[in-house]
Amino acid sequence: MACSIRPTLSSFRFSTVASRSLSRPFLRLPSITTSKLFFSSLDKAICMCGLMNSNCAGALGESNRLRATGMVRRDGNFMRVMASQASTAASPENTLEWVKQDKRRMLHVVYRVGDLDRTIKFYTECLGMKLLRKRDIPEERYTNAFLGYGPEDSHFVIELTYNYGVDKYDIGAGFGHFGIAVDDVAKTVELIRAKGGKITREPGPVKGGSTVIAFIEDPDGYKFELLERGPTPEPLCQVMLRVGDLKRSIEFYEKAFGMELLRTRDNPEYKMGLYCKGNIQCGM
Ligand SMILES: C[C@@H](O)C(=O)SC[C@H](NC(=O)CC[C@H](N)C(=O)O)C(=O)NCC(=O)O
Ligand SMILES: [Zn+2]
Repeated sequence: MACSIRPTLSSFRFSTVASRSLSRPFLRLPSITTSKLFFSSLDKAICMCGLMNSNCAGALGESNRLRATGMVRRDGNFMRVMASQASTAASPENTLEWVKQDKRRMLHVVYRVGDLDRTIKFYTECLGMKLLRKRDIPEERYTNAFLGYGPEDSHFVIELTYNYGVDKYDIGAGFGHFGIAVDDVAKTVELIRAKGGKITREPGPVKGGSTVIAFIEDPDGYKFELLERGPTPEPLCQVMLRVGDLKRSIEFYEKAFGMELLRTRDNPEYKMGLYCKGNIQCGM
């Protein structure tokens, strides 16, 4: 059924704010978190992006967590961000400098759903998110629900929008997926399957890489990638969008959002190049 509101990519909005002084000290290490913008280009127009955001946490505990991901290794007094296969990573030195200088962070991503309670149930029971708050604006005929893995003043969160009377949307080909870091992809997939969730790609190493991933769909058809990683304070770690011109997008995110290209991951055999950008380097 054609939807009355067609959410284009613009329906995925990111709000950013210069972060106020955070209650927690800046990490001495690359900030762990958070969500990332990855750009990937496939032939004509497919891109994946996840935006880093600054999210500082206590240092030592996080450094152990970072090391648990295998992406960061102790090197003398430094932790070295390891480049994953077929990818390059920014050096830890310029990451630390960047963390000190840049205080912006991404707040939330907004998208429309056809049944708020159905989505809240799925995100809380299957993905382990918490419902942080709801806001109903009857005069504008819409309701928001905010969900995530921690409070909004320190975590990147999802802002769901329900427009009264609209029960379905075309998601469009521009949106790729959200990435959720979990410690056991297979176990999470079985939980979701048992609750009637849709698994669109069974657990296994990502094509062209080694990270164990799986793909699932939420009740509206939005895709979530489950990535097997060590413990992290910010499991909501990626938003994948597809763009038509990788270089143009990278330049825009650098100039408009002050982001830096953090790493690249090319899979020529799959005709895709993937770039990770953000305003704070992540130790992922
Ligand atoms: C880095 C990790 O978070 C990824 O998301 S890579 C996953 C990989 N992505 C692509 O292939 C992007 C191009 C694709 N044509 C698209 O438009 O989505 C992926 O989806 N691999 C599939 C697999 O089974 O490994
Ligand atoms: Zn991904």
